[in-house]
Amino acid sequence: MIITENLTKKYNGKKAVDNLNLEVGDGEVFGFLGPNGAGKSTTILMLTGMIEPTSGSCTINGVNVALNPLKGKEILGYLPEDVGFYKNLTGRENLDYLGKFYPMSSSDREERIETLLKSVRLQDVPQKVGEYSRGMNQRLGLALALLNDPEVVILDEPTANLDPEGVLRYREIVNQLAKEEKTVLICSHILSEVKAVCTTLGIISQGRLVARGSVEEVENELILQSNTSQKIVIRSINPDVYDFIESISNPDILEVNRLKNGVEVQVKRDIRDELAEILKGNCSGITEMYLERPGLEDLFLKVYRRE
Ligand SMILES: Nc1ncnc2c1ncn2[C@@H]1O[C@H](COP(=O)(O)OP(=O)(O)OP(=O)(O)O)[C@@H](O)[C@H]1O
Repeated sequence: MIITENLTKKYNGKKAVDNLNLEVGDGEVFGFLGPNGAGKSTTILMLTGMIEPTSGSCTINGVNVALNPLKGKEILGYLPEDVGFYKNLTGRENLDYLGKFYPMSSSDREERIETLLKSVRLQDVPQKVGEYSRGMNQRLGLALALLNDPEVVILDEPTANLDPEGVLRYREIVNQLAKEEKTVLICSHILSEVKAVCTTLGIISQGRLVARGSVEEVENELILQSNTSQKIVIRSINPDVYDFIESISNPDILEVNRLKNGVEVQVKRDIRDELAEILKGNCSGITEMYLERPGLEDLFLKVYRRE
């Protein structure tokens, strides 16, 4: 579990991370999002014990990483955006060498390395890492991050260089980590990818956490912040549906437009349940009702384009 309490980092007196209170639980796959310069990398550097907070704290499974960075490293797996390896060694040799820093018997290490190389599709690659493509390097980085079977895993832009097959493998690995009740924090700008694997999302902006929750909850928050309207489309074989919806007095309804076979209702929030309840006893012939609203990417752009 990751907990940050009033976590703050100042660079030259300017706050890069500002009183961040975050909790990511066991089995949670948390997508950490934010525009450029929002404070994601600074937060990750503090979580991984690489820089010290100016004030506040962060604990990984109860370990204060600033006070005990070595213990933190034992329970944490970290894939940085640019992972560096020994270029004149093969992937297997790199993992074997770096794995010696973990408390693991050599036979356990060997077994773990083979399992991980297989899951990132590098088990039959004889080349030295200096001859790897960027995607291969990133896949090896994922294997390294998981080498010590960590309880908490932090992945920074894990899919940036992966091909579609690599992305599928990566998703399987993340899903498996969640099944094992590990805590996973993923930092990425590829929002569709974040949506595909994350159970919860958090958005940081100007060093502060401005939204947190399920994908739907975060989308709702962004809809509010961007003042975006959404629409409920009601398909009906009964032409009276337009007059009926027009007659409803509800402050969340902004506009009602007639469609060929139904109506389109501009709303401030999703009021489908309320509409269904009212329509049930009063208007027959409804065949379909659905919500149309911008996706996470569009909403994100709307809110953060100006930053
Ligand atoms: N070493 C540093 N010295 C001074 N300022 C820094 C340093 N590192 C980051 N900053 C500043 O702190 C703020 C947060 O930067 P950070 O790199 O954490 O953002 P980010 O969310 O990771 O951005 P990106 O998406 O571009 O990677 C920015 O204003 C940045 O200019």
